[in-house]
Amino acid sequence: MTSASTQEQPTPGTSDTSTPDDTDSARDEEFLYRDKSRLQAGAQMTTSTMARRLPALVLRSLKMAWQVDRGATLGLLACQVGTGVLAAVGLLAVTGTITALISSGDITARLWEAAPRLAVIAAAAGLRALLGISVTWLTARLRPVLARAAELTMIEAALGAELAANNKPGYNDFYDIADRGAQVTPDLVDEAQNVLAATATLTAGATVLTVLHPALLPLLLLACLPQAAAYVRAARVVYLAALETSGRRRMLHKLRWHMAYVESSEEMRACLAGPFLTSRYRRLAASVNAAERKAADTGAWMGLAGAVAGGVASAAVWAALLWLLASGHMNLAAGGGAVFALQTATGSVRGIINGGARLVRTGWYVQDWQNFLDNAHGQAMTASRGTKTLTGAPERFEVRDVTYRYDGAGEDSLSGVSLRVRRGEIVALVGENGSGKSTLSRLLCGLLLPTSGEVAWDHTTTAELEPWEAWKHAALAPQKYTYLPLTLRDNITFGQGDTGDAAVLAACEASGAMDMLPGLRSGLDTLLTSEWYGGQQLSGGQWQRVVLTRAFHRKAALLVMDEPTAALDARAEHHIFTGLRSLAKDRAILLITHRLANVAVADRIVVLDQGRVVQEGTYAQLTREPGLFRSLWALQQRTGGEASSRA
Ligand SMILES: Nc1ncnc2c1ncn2[C@@H]1O[C@H](COP(=O)(O)OP(=O)(O)OP(=O)(O)O)[C@@H](O)[C@H]1O
Repeated sequence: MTSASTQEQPTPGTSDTSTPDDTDSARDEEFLYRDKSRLQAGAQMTTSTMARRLPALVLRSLKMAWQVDRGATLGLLACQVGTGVLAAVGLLAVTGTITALISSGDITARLWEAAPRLAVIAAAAGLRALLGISVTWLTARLRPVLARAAELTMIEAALGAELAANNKPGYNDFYDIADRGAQVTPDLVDEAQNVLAATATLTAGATVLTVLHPALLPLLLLACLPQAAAYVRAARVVYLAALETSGRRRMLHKLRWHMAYVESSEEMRACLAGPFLTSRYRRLAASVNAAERKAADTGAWMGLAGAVAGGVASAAVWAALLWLLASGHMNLAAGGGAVFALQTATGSVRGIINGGARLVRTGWYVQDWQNFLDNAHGQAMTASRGTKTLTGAPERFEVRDVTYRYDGAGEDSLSGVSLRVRRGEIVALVGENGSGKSTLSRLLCGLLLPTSGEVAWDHTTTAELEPWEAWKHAALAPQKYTYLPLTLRDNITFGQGDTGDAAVLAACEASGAMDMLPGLRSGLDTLLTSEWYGGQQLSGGQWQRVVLTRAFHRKAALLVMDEPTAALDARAEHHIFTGLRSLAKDRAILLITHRLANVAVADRIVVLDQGRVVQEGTYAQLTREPGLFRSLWALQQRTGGEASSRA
C-alpha cells in the first residue's frame, strides 16, 4: 500500500481540503477500491485477440439489433450499402468526367460528352444525401432500443444467477464495467456499418486506382495504417485506465449518491458526514483524474506520432503520383482522375482502417459486457439446480447438517447446522450478531445452496427444485428490505397474486399497515416516495409495516421474518406477535429476533452461536436452563428492570 501511494499522489491544489481524517493512512483509502483482477483480464485482451473476437461480437450485436427492430436494422444496412454503392457510382462518373474534360478536342463536344455523367453525379449526390438523412433517422431509432436491450440482457443474466454470485468480491465492479459495454453496443453496429459503407466506396476507388497504376492502392493502405495503429494503441491506454479506475469511479458514484440524495441527507448534516465525504470525494477524484489524464497524455502522444507517420506516408503517395506524371508513366488526363480517385479512396481507406480501429476499441467494452453475461450464465441457477416442481405447498422445511461459507470468506458462517419447521409451527432463531441467523434463513428459503449438507422442502432438496417455481411457496421479510418508488399496492404485491383491494387490505390488516391508510392521499394507489411529484414518504416503521404486508399477502407455506419489528412501535409490535399464531395456521414460520421476550410465542427456539446450534427448546425450558439464551434474556430483563426502577 505504501509503495502504491508513492506512485500516485493526489494532485496539487486539493490539499486545502484537509479534515480530521487527513492522515497518511487515510490518504491510502483510494487504494482500497481497486481490483487488479479486472485489469489483468483486460490486459490479456490484446488488440489481436480482440480483432479475432470482433466478427463474433459484431454478429451478436447485429443479431440483437435484428431482434429489437428488424425494420431499422435492415433499413440501416441497406442505406449503408446504398451509400457506398452511390459513392462508387459518383466516383466513377467524376473520374470519367475529369478524364473527358481534360482530353483534347472541341470543348463543346467534350461538355456534351460529359453531360450524362454530370447528371449521374448530381443524382448520386442527391440520393446519398437522402440516404444520409435516413441513416440518421434509423440510427436515432435503433440506438436507444439496442442499448436498453443490452442492459436488459444483463439484468436477466444477473437475476438468473445464483445469489452467491452477488456476494463474490468484485462482482459489482464487474457489473459496472459491463454496463458501460451495454451502453456502447449500438456503436458496434454503427461502426460495422460504416466499415461496410467505406468498403463499398473503396471497391470503386480501388478499381480506378489500380487501373491507373497498380502501386497506388498498396501505397494508400500503407499511408493509413500508422494512424490507425496509433488510434488503437491510444484507445487501449484509455480502456485500461478505465478498468484500473473502475472501483474508484464506482465509489465516487456512491459518494455522489449519498451526499446528494434524500435518504442520507440527515446524516450528511447532523453527523458532519458532508464535509468528510466531500474531502474524500476530492481525493478519490484527484486520483482518478490523474490516471485519466495520464492516459489522455499518452493517447495524445500516440495520436501525434500516428499523424506524423500518416502525414509522411501520405506525402510519399502524392510524391509517387507526381513521379508517375513527371516520368511519363501516367498522362495528365489520367492524373486528373487519379487525384480525385486518390482523394476519395483515401477517405474510404481511412474509413475502413479507422472504422476497424474504432471497432476494436468498442469491442473491448462490449467484450466486458459479454464476459459478464458469460460469467453470470456460468453461475446460472439453471446450471446449479434441478427442474423439479412441487405438486402442492410443502408441509415441512428442513436443514440437515448444513455448512455454509461465503465466497472469499476465511471461515464457515454455519457449521453442521440442522433445523426443521413444519406448517402450523413457529420456530424462533436467536443468537448474537454475526452468529449466522440470516444466512440460515437464506438457506432455508433456498436462496443459497449449502456448501455441504442439504435443505429439503418435504422430500425434495432445494438443489433439485426449479427455484422460481419453488419461491412461489416462500415469503421473506428480510432484515435489509427493499422499498421502491412505486404505489403502496405495487410495493405490497409486486404484481403478484390477487392485487385487488380486498386481498391487499386483508394483508394490511394483519400487518398493522391499515392504520396508516387514512393518512395516504390516494390510499393503496399512493406513490410512496418524496422524490417524485405527487408522492408521499413513509416513516421507517411504516415502511417496515409495508414489508410485512408484502410477506403476509403472499400466503406462502414458508414465512421467514428477519427482525420483523425492529422499527415498529410497541402497539404495532404487539399487533404482529399476537397475530402470529393465526398466521401460522397454514404456514411454517421462521422468526429471527433479538427481542427475546417476543420469542415466547414460538413453539421452539433454536439458539445459534458462531455458526453452530448451541441450544434448542421451548421458551420455558430455555429461560430456566443455564446457557447462552438465558444469559442474553437475563441481560434484557435486567436492562428493562433497571430502566423501570429509574422511572
Ligand atoms: N454476503 C456476505 N458475504 C460474506 N460474508 C457474509 C455475508 N453475509 C454475512 N456474512 C458473514 O456471515 C456471518 C453470519 O452473518 P449473518 O448475517 O448470517 O449473521 P446474523 O446472525 O444474521 O447477524 P445479525 O444478528 O447481526 O443480523 C458473519 O460473520 C458475516 O460476516
